[in-house]
Amino acid sequence: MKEEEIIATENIIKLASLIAGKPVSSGQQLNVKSPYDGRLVGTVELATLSHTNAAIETALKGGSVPNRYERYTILDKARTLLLERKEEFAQLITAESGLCIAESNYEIGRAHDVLLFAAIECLKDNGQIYSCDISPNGKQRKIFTTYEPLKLAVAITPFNHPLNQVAHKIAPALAAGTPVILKPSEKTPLTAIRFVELLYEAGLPPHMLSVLLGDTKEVAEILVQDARIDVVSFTGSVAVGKMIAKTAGYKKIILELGGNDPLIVLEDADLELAVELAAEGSFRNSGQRCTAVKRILVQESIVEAFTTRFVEKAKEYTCGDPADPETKVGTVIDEQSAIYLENVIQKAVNQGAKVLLGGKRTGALLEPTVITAVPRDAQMVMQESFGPLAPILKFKDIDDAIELANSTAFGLSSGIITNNMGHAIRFVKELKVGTVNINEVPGYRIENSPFGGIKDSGLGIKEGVIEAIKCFSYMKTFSMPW
Ligand SMILES: NC(=O)c1ccc[n+]([C@@H]2O[C@H](COP(=O)([O-])OP(=O)(O)OC[C@H]3O[C@@H](n4cnc5c(N)ncnc54)[C@H](O)[C@@H]3O)[C@@H](O)[C@H]2O)c1
Ligand SMILES: O=C[C@H](O)CS(=O)(=O)O
Repeated sequence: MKEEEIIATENIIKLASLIAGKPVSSGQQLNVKSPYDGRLVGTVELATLSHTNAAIETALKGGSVPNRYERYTILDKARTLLLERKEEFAQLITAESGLCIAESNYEIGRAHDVLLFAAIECLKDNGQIYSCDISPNGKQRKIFTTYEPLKLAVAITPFNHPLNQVAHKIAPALAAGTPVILKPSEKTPLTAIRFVELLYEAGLPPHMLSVLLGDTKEVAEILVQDARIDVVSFTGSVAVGKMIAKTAGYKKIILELGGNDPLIVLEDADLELAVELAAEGSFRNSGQRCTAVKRILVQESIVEAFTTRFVEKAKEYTCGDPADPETKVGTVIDEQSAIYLENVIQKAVNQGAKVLLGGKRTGALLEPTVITAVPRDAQMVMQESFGPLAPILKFKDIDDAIELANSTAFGLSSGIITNNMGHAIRFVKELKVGTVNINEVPGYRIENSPFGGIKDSGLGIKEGVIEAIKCFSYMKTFSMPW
């Protein structure tokens, strides 16, 4: 073997699915390659059907659940370990996902906050007290509520935030005291496994957490359908989410699905703010966020001025080597996805749309693309485009804007750029979405705030650390004479 091949081999990260901390050995491996240059980043030993069943049985046989203070110390220790290893994790995220290193570093900060807020929640008891003598026939009693752990949860995560999506499932489950089996994306498994290992190192009893990768029919589908699982928490595409809704059977399911979020710019908007937020929302994370700006709706009286400024701002989002600190937009997750997006752009052009900037693809690298005169029925308007596309559509007035914004099957988030409080209130009240951000991007949130959508974006059940802990618990009530 040549010298450079030996060095290259030495740099390959070799990991495995883990059942309660123990690596599986199946002889089946997943190769993880960089979407940017195709080099082998790592390998993962895959789990098979027998491992899936073993992981469920191990978790259920398990052992004692750490108490609240113990859960706090584990999550807080994990937080400090993550900060110590920020560089390693950021480089791993970039290597396996193609996200630019600046975004990967930003994601570490978000995952840190998830661990911090989850640790804090361990010390709180969100129980409530209900006095019963509040009606003429009320008794002298009180009713108390408390949240209790479930037996076993399954968490299934997408590729687009290799660390933070996993943190947003695992940390709330552990804060709730519920053992969890993680099935991360096969496109970004290395970061997920490294994060699980970090939690063991932070003192998590191994029986509380396993991480499995493998053939969908031998791992993911088994985990979804097994009757011993209390809750399946899924984040991913609408298609898979709806399949899970059909097959999960009698259990709690949490579905955080696709987004087609509008940024709506009214004629009274601060134009520079609108341009800044439209570019940030469209292109950060290579446009691969469920809450990315997927449609830019601009009032017709300012659409020309907006478009001119927006094209100039979009030029600042340099696309290239994701490992370069200067790069603002890395690759999308793979070349197949970039080709799909290229075809979506071409379909819009065939319908009369005009590409004002970008549109050029090299492998999995797709330039940030500004498209105008996009028909309202174009695929890139009605469906989710998971990449750095920025279609601009115009609207006449607020009624038209609300109708256009509500016209797709999605209802995740939205951003409204206006200085008129009356207009802002109308959008908050009339948009059929989970979130309306005024003078901010649709993706603006803090990690412990309620998050989630309706329609094809979700079932209206919120995540975000505080709400997600409730998803991984069940509420018990008890009462006594008072
Ligand atoms: N609403 C949100 O919070 C949110 C967040 C991130 C991503 N997303 C959505 O996720 C999609 C992109 O992520 P993706 O491509 O990884 O999604 P995906 O649905 O293809 O995969 C998500 C996860 O589901 C697993 N999976 C695939 N088939 C399955 C099956 N039959 N049963 C159980 N699990 C199965 C995958 O292995 C992966 O781990 C986009 O639609 C995006 O909008 C939504
Ligand atoms: O892709 C969606 C993410 O999971 C939620 S966020 O937009 O990054 O907060």
